[in-house]
Amino acid sequence: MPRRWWRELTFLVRTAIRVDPWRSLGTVLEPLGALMYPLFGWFLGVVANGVLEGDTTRLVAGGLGLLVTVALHYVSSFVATGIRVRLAEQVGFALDREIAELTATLPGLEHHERADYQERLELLRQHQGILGQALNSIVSASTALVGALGTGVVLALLHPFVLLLVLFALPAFPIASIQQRWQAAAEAESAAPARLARHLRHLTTDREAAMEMRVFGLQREILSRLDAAWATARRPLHRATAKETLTGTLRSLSFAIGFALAVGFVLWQATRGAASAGEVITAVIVCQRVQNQVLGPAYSIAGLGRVLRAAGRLLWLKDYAREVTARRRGDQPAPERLSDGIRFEGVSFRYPGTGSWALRDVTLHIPAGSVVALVGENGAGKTTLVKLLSRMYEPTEGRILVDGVDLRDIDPLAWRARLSAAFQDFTRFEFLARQTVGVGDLPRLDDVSAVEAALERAGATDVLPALPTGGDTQLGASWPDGVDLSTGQWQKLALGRALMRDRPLVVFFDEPTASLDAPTEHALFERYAEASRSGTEDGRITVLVSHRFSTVRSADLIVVVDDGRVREWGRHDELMARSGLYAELYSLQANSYR
Ligand SMILES: Nc1ncnc2c1ncn2[C@@H]1O[C@H](COP(=O)(O)OP(=O)(O)OP(=O)(O)O)[C@@H](O)[C@H]1O
Repeated sequence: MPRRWWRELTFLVRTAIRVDPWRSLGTVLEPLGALMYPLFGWFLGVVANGVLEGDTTRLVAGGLGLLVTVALHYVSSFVATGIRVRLAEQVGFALDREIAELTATLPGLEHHERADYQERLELLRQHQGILGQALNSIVSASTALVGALGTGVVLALLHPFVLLLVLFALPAFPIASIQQRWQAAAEAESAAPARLARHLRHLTTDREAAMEMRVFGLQREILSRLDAAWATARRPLHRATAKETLTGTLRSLSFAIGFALAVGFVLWQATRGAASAGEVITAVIVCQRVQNQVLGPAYSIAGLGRVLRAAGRLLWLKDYAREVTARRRGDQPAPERLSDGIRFEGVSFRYPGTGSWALRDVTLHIPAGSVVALVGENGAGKTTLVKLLSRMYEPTEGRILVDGVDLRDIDPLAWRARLSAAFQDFTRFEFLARQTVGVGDLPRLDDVSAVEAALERAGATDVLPALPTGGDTQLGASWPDGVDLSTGQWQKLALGRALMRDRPLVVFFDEPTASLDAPTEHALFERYAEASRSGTEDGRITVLVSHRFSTVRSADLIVVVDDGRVREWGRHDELMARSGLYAELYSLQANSYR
């Protein structure tokens, strides 16, 4: 057994024991119950011989044996099934919970943004249910193995020659393992198109997409792409199933030949007086089960392969989480306040798994207490700078210094606790309206006055009073008494959330006001920047990403990003005087408003 399988198997067993040790112990009842069938066949033979020979002692002993085996079989399967079902449910939930915790607490974004990791996570999500069945597979594999062992002993006792029947059933093992490999390859091949199919199906039911789907008349196009993606996803699975059916049929035919030979041999022995009638009965009863007794372990082990693959993916996620967490080392606390500010020193960055530079050789000083605006065309690298500053990723080359300390050396959780942010793709937390804002500073989740103050700063005091029960209104139309908000209202709450924390060192506004009109956005940031500069001694830095130059022009520092490089930086007047890229972009926008 490869080491990997052993690790996966012990992980599942350990999880079961951790979740419920007594029920885990109870699962051994089922394999013990599996011994009852071959014993039943044996006692049946004893009873038959007792009847034929008029031997009351054998008759009674055989009868008692039958009674005990039947009783134990039913009791053990009844009790053990109850135990197994309950334990499987508990283990399934424990593993689901573990996956949720691992994905939610991973320190970076790589697992969401890298196609190869996405694929693994998708497979894990798809097969998450299988993990709940893990215990079933392990127990049924052990049950089948114990049953097969019992059958083997009874066959050998009948006549060693009859044991050869097992040879005819043994191809089940390689066949099951080949079939399992076909299945695994088919699953891997269908993962990408299946993900595409799910995405397309989501588009047909998604409320957000509904408008554009109708305006552009995309329904037929999306449906036909869905059909194509679905067919592509199913094709490898169907091919694998067809091959499995064919090999399964050949395997059964070969066993039928073995069965005929084994039973024929015992009958021949009987005609020679070398086998009793009871042995003939035992042979027929036990031999006809050999195929199932071997198929059982073969397929349970193959089924276990599926479970182990799913467990392997979970272990991959655990290893990955451990590795990422170790890589994101740093045990220094976040600074209490900023005095020098943040320095980029020769920072270059390539998204993992890609070949091109998203940022190249960025050297820049953002002074403490400043409002810095990042401008540049789409794809220039502005959001990437924000991701590096918030430690979603580490620079590929160079370093970022926070008051002279390498950001890598600062504990990521401590650093994040001193950040705040509002993004263009803000999250619609469907909680009570005030909590949707309050989550911006968890310790003050239910602090109504803190929420009101944050909304005041965000210029969003009009949102809560307009709701049926104010801040206590459940958001999200799919919940009882839940209401939905306009995009602008959602965005205002997201802004409020970004302004909840009392003493952030860095606040990011990455185009969070796209749904607000330009003058409102301008007024909001003027007010915010004013308060931020005068009201804090923490040296707070505000990083603003905006395409609106009317908002950008009042920043203390404007950084022009172009094709991953910082082309120029300075105040608005300085940059205009240079007549460079900024001046060109600014004039273009100013002219378009005329
Ligand atoms: N997760 C990712 N994986 C690989 N490449 C990425 C990823 N995110 C962004 N990129 C690439 O990095 C470059 C910079 O992207 P970034 O999102 O930083 O641009 P931006 O200036 O914020 O653009 P926009 O104004 O459109 O938001 C682009 O070429 C983009 O394609």
